[in-house]
Amino acid sequence: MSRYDQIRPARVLSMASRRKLSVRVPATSANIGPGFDVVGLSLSLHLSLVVTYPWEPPAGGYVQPEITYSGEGADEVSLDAYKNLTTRVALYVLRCNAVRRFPSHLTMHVDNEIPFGRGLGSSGAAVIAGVLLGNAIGNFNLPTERLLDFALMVERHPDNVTAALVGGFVGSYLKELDEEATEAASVPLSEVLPEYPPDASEDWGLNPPVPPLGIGHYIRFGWSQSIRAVAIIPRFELSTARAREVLPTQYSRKDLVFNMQRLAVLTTALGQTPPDPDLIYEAMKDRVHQPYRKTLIPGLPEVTSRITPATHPGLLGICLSGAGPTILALATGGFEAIAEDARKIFEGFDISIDWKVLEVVGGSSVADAAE
Ligand SMILES: Nc1ncnc2c1ncn2[C@@H]1O[C@H](COP(=O)(O)OP(=O)(O)OP(=O)(O)O)[C@@H](O)[C@H]1O
Ligand SMILES: N[C@@H](CCO)C(=O)O
Repeated sequence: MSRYDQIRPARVLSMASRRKLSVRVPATSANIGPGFDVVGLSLSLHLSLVVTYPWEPPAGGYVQPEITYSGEGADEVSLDAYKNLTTRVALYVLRCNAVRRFPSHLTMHVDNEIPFGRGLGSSGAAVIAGVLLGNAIGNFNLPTERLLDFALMVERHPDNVTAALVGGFVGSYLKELDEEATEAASVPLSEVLPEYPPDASEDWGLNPPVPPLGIGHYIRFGWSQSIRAVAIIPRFELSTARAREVLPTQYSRKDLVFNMQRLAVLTTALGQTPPDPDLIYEAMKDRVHQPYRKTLIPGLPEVTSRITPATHPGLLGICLSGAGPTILALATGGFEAIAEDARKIFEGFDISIDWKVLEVVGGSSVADAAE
């Protein structure tokens, strides 16, 4: 798990010129069918940062952070530390704790395996990476619960960020806040994360809204080691914001009970060995978000209804991953047949896909060293 090492032996300090922080955050799949905005699963694709800066700032004035980036999103991500999501979140954590700016001469290399806008938690991972980075740079030693508060001020649903932070199959809820705390947690994102100009003066924007205490609460469920996640990833992006716009604001009691019945069963069923396909396939059905998102993801109802445990031995259940467009099939075998048959169905809608077999992994980690 995360390591926030504040104690550096004097011998190491005197020999080392730079501090080196390595941050690693997993991809996540949220909802798993009926658990809209409630459950998340951490998966074996990672966002990795390597950040270095001198222990003592060299003479000659402040030098702005320099970012390099490889992997998924390299053609669209901003390399400006005041616009990049990860560094803006890190700066938010620093400024809330009275640290005005990044250390001088900071370099950050990002390597990202999580595709953008596909329902695999890329933004949640970027936010968690930023929170962990701010916490480590500032030596704040914030507990997990407080790290989550900061993440929830930026990504306002807890499922992805909680699973990315603590790892595994996780359920979470947001606490009902009192009036003052509700107000503090409702500030527009543009105020939480202003785009600080590169020449930001030391006093500008020093007082961003500090998160109320204890916004998010979570629990980790059991997970059967035999289960893998087949991610069937269409080659188009769908922003979470767009996929939330199509959802209704009110639901029938019948549909809510349908989801709650299934979610209650699912959270235990996925921890049982051997897992029961008949129980899980039905328990991964949803009436709260998937029916409305099918307009944005052609082929979604066909893939989730035609690929079943009866047609594909090894399949346990199949659902939209997060806000989509990725489809998540949980299975103990038959991975290739599941993915290739999903490919054929999507091809009928002129959609190309890539697929990967992923494992459920642990949460984020931070290593702190000298170089
Ligand atoms: N590593 C990253 N660095 C900077 N910005 C990122 C990074 N990863 C994601 N983002 C930002 O987040 C956006 C995608 O967020 P969005 O919430 O729409 O999708 P997602 O997080 O991939 O999917 P979901 O929330 O459904 O799992 C990207 O377009 C980009 O602006
Ligand atoms: N629960 C969120 C997850 C987004 O990643 C949604 O489905 O909109």
